[in-house]
Amino acid sequence: MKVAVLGAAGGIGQALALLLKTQLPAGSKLSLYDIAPVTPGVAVDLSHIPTDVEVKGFAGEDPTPALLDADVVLMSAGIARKPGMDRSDLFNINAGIVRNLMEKVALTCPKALVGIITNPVNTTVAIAAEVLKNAGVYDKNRLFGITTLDVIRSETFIAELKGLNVADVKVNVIGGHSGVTILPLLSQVEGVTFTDKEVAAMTTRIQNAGTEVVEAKAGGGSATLSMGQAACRFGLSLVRGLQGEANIVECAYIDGGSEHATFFAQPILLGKNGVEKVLPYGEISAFEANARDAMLDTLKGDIKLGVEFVK
Ligand SMILES: NC(=O)c1ccc[n+]([C@@H]2O[C@H](COP(=O)([O-])OP(=O)(O)OC[C@H]3O[C@@H](n4cnc5c(N)ncnc54)[C@H](O)[C@@H]3O)[C@@H](O)[C@H]2O)c1
Ligand SMILES: O=C(O)C[C@H](O)C(=O)O
Repeated sequence: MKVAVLGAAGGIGQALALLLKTQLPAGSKLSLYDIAPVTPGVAVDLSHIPTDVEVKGFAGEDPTPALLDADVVLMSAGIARKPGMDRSDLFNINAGIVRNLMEKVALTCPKALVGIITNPVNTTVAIAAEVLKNAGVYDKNRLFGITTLDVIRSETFIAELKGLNVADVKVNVIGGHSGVTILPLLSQVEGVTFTDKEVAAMTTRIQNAGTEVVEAKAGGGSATLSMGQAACRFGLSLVRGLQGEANIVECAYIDGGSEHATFFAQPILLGKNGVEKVLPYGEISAFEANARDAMLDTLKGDIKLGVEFVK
């Protein structure tokens, strides 16, 4: 199994690479690419950790050598937010980065499962899909916007509020990955009840959690360590699915035939070809149904921006 990380010298990329080096199955290959010249050094550094995962690092303008024979590509290349910015403010720079990298993915490893971390995810995933379509290699079951950070934040915050063991808390988060498009389904969390006030406050906290980190880092970037963990969890789930393990379920932002929008985050069953099955997100409360319906114009606008960028 070969996993390529694009943007591997960055805050997320380095944390993710470290976690993958220590957690990928024995015999895996980890391929690190970034435009930053330090990247081969990051790989040398990681290669001194005694696990059976071979690491190679590539820098420069061309990601092709890193992508050869990749089974999974995780992309965090691009710029991050500073205080006062919205994720959509990253579009001008990150849209082109994602488009250019996806053109190389389409040429070099068109069958790879691709997880997009680069923001604005609601739009960059649509860009990635259009690039793959233009190259004639689009398979909607192999492209994912990684929304796992919203899931792990929800698990953490709910466990804290309700005094639960966080390992027992499972939450579906649907929609997209920015502001009101992030919708945790609190009504489905087993073994807890929330007052209306708690639902409103918890939903807002989860939706604003990225901004909470951006403000706390005071100009030094956005979430990197928690995102490294989230991307590692999702990446390992992709690998487990590819290896034929059963019952691997994650939420992700996918082109899954949703009645709500072309791309929509919801639970999926992973398998040897990526998305094995799109799972229903189940019964939701009136509050959640209102929030879902209210997000759709924003989400569809974000997707349209990505489609039009490539056209
Ligand atoms: N999906 C999510 O939940 C989530 C969470 C956190 C951050 N993000 C996003 O992830 C992205 C990266 O965040 P970060 O904190 O790691 O930023 P960072 O600035 O620390 O790292 C980004 C890396 O990308 C590299 N890069 C830039 N252009 C490149 C290119 N063309 N090819 C290869 N590498 C390139 C840079 O050299 C840098 O090393 C941002 O867009 C951020 O908003 C997404
Ligand atoms: O908020 C950001 O800009 C980064 C990321 O999308 C997050 O949710 O932490």
